[in-house]
Amino acid sequence: MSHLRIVISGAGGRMGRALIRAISETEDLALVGALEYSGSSHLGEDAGIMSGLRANGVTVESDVAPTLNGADVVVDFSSPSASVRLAERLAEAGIAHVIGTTGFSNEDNAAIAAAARRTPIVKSGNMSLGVNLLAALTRRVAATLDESFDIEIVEMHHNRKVDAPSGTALLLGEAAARGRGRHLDECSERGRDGVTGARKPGAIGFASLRGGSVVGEHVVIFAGQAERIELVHKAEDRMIFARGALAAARWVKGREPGLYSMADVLGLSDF
Ligand SMILES: NC(=O)C1=CN([C@@H]2O[C@H](COP(=O)(O)OP(=O)(O)OC[C@H]3O[C@@H](n4cnc5c(N)ncnc54)[C@H](OP(=O)(O)O)[C@@H]3O)[C@@H](O)[C@H]2O)C=CC1
Ligand SMILES: O=C(O)C1=N[C@H](C(=O)O)C[C@H](O)C1
Repeated sequence: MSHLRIVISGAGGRMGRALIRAISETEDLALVGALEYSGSSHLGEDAGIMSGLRANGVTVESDVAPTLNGADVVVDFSSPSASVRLAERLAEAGIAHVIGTTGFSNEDNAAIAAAARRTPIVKSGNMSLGVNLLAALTRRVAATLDESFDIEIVEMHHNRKVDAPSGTALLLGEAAARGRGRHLDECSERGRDGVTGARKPGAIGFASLRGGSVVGEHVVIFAGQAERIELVHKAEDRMIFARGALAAARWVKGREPGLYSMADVLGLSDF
């Protein structure tokens, strides 16, 4: 059987190591490269040993060009600046890119969209089936209820997370805004503090909690007069993201250039 050849970027991180373990559980995927940044303490390590497995002969490197040689898909959970640079490199090389990194600016998103004109990219703030189903449900509930229901999105993550609101919270906020026929940029309310004044009708609010080892929890609240609907997802293991990202890698290989989402991969776009 010929294997789909995968390079992991951000290989030494929590997600990078989960991905290397997830690849080792498959029969159709082969890890052919492991990228880290040039100052990483993981450079030169065996990627298998780094991930708690047996040695697999793949050394963690920072040199992008030779690592990409022979790759079909790069699965990337690193940092926004690293992912944008890599998207440009992969667009030049015509190699498919799965981006799980979060925390992008509008300029970063525009650069990734430009790269996707030359190579297929799947990008999602959350690669799990559960969250993408939750997003589809959120869109439908938001489309059903009028603006007398206030939408608030609460997320909690571990104390090492560096961006807020989480990529997932923004994905859910975008789904809610779309359900109401709006753009999130027009109606999001973030970082409330002090005398904020009353809540704006139609706003979509965000609150971020950080602590301990929480893998990722999200609640979409529709708060009406005398009743409240809550849609909840709790991630218990990073392997749900890793397996989702590998499903995206299988799906994206051989696609036309374009910017795709996990809803496309999972067939949830019309749900
Ligand atoms: N879409 C999804 O389903 C999910 C997305 N994420 C997102 O993925 C990203 C990574 O998360 P997580 O693994 O927890 O974070 P970590 O900080 O554990 O991992 C990120 C890794 O990327 C490395 N890195 C930094 N710069 C580069 C570079 N230029 N090239 C290659 N590697 C680089 C970091 O090195 P160093 O630590 O030495 O700086 C680190 O090892 C975050 O943005 C997170 O929000 C996380 C889980 C699920
Ligand atoms: O940084 C994390 O850990 C996670 N990041 C993603 C996000 O920002 O939503 C996905 C998941 O919740 C874990």
